[in-house]
Amino acid sequence: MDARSLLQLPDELLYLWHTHRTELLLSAGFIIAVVRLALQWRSTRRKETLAPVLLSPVDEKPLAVVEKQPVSYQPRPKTAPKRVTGSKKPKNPTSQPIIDKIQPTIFYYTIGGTSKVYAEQLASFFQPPSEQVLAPELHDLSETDYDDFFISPPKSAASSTAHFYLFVIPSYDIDTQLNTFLEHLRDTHHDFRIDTAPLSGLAGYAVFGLGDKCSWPTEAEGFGKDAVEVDKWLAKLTGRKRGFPLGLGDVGEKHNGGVEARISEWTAGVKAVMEGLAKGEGLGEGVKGSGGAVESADEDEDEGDGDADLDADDTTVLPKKRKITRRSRTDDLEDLKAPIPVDFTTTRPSGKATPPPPPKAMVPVNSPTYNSLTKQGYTIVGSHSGVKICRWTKSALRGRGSCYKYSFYGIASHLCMEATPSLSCSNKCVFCWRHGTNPVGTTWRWTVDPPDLVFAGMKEGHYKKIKMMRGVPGVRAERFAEAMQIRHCALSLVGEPIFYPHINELLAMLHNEHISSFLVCNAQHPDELERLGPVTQLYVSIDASNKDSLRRIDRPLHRDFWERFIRCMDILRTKRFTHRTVFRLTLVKGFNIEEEAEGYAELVARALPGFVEVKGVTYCGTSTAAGAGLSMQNVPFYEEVSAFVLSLEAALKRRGLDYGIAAEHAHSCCILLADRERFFRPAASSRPISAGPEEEGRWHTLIDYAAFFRCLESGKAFGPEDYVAVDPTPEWASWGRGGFDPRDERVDRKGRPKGTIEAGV
Ligand SMILES: Cc1cc2nc3c(=O)[nH]c(=O)nc-3n(C[C@H](O)[C@H](O)[C@H](O)COP(=O)(O)O)c2cc1C
Ligand code: SF4
Repeated sequence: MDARSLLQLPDELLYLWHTHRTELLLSAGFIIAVVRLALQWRSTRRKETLAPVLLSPVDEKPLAVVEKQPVSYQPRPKTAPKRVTGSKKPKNPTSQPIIDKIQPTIFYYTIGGTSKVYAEQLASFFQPPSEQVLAPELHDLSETDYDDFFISPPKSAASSTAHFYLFVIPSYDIDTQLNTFLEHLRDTHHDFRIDTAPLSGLAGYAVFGLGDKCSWPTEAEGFGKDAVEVDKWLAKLTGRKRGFPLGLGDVGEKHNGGVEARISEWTAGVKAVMEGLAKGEGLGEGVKGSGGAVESADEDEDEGDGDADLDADDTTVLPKKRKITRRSRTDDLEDLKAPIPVDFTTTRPSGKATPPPPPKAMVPVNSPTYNSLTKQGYTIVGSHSGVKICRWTKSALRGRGSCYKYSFYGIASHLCMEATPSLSCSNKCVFCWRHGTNPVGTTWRWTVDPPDLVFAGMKEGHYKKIKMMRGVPGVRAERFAEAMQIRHCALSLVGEPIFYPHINELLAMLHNEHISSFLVCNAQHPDELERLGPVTQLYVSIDASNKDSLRRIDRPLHRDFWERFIRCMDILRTKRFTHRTVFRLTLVKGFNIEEEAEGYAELVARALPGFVEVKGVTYCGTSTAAGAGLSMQNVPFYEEVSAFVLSLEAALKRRGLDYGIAAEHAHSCCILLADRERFFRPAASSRPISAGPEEEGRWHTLIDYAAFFRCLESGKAFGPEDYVAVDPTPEWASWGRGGFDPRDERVDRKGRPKGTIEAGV
């Protein structure tokens, strides 16, 4: 470059600057920004790897990671925000709460009462209580809310006290509430919202089973089968906290002290385990069968879930987290490479579909149920129906009075057939006549007999029994002749008639032969109730006014029994326009009378039945009743029933409901309340129907049966008001008159003539 060029350089640079200064400035800015960003990014990376992250107290995961790394950074300056530290507790069985007291909690189930006796004997073994083993609690499973005990252990007064569950479990080859209980245990175990071993907080459990080797000689043939099941499910739910091996006692054993000796040996073993637990000894140490690996594997194989894990000391089992899918399911998923629809409505495992077992007879010939029922005077019709002549039919044949249905509705007892198309029921009421041996179930899963066979069998059975009355002293010839033509059928004997899948066809057959029908159902089958066709009078048993009381008295099998009950109330409300609806209240002193009038009034307000029949319970004196704690003390006096009816009437009035006492039958301890608007007629027909008091009109509770059949055969819609009898309720049946037809002869229990009946109030 020459001197001239050198002299021109500043001018050129100046020119360039003036021409491209914008681009130059922008480029410089961009470069500076890039450099600064790069520097900033590098410094952040450095902080992330070196500096501790501020943690929230619940954010444990990153913290655990940080703690596992060697600390290679400078401590934070004191001025920095406070760092909250924490760590996951190491898995250490010794850190489990220390137990120094055991609360024995005994559960039993019974139909015949034996198991209750042994459960009480078991309880007495823990008396007097010691410092370590507290006084036992005793629970009847049929009255226990499973959610209180079998979703999680109940709360103890002190944290060092733990419950130890003991079970006395009989076995039955029929459906009982034990099936519902087992279902609950299974569902709890499989409920994806709950831990698989939600009862692992228990100190332990042990099961003693009762069975009868005479009819079920081996375990393979069903000996003690229900106890085996309870033991198995408790093992799963507690994470294998079996405190003592399953004990099984044969009620028929006569040698070596019999079942009493077996239960005593077992109890002594269980008590020793409890005392050991309170002293800090492990569960099951040295006790054969108390949670060993072989047994555990067997139990898992049953279910195929294998979701528990033996802890280091082999005594405490901690459940693993529930797996979302089982192994086989996952394999299937991979094979299919397609989403599997997940049914969130069921908690059951979706394992291999096992075909449902073929339906069996509900009451097989010569089964214990069959023998027990025939011994009680039932004629078994086909495989699930029954018929029996009631004592009032016999009484009416001898001119000694009919039942309350005659006084209230005009049904002569000698023309009445009492029957049921389903000996099975979904309740196990404490006052049931069935001596506890009838099958129970929530759904119909037996063979179904056709309705014509059921109807023909019922009639045949009934007439046979009537004919057997021919030679009984005192049977009146004209009544005997009349009795050979059934005029009425009470489908109320035992069991649940609307359970029978062809109930509407059966009712139609009765009506075709001009046999009127009264049907009593237990408010547990709303769908069937909704579908029910015409029936002369439709009863719903109202055995309690609230959920707890209903559970205690009806011991229902359905877990949603109260919801079903309430739904039936609402269905009944709509049915009142098409059916003559009746509430049947059976009063049991100490169970469902005291302070329940208001509750019953609420139910009446909800369903608005035409009638409310209130009846004192009849004590059937069975061991079932005794097992449920029922005795003669629970049978209310007529005065007590009357007092209850008066308070119910007042409670209804307070709700603006105009029901009045329409009739009574003191002999059956039964009183009838009726809806005044529909069944009270004023003396002068010009007066409005709701006029009262009684002197100004008469109750009309009798039924015009001919009108009922006319309505039915007309094919037109009709309601209960269309077949109310023109004749009023008889004078002798009205409130305060006792309800006994003066034309009949009144006798005492030994058949001796009695004077005039004393009025009920
Ligand atoms: C209807 C019925 C079915 C029975 N089924 C069985 C059974 O399958 N296996 C068994 O070992 N025992 C069976 N038994 C016997 C009972 O388990 C045994 O009598 C028990 O003591 C009944 O107890 P509970 O009186 O408390 O109801 C049955 C008894 C009855 C009445
Ligand atoms: S509803 Fe009737 S048949 Fe069923 S258990 Fe109760 S009393 Fe017995």
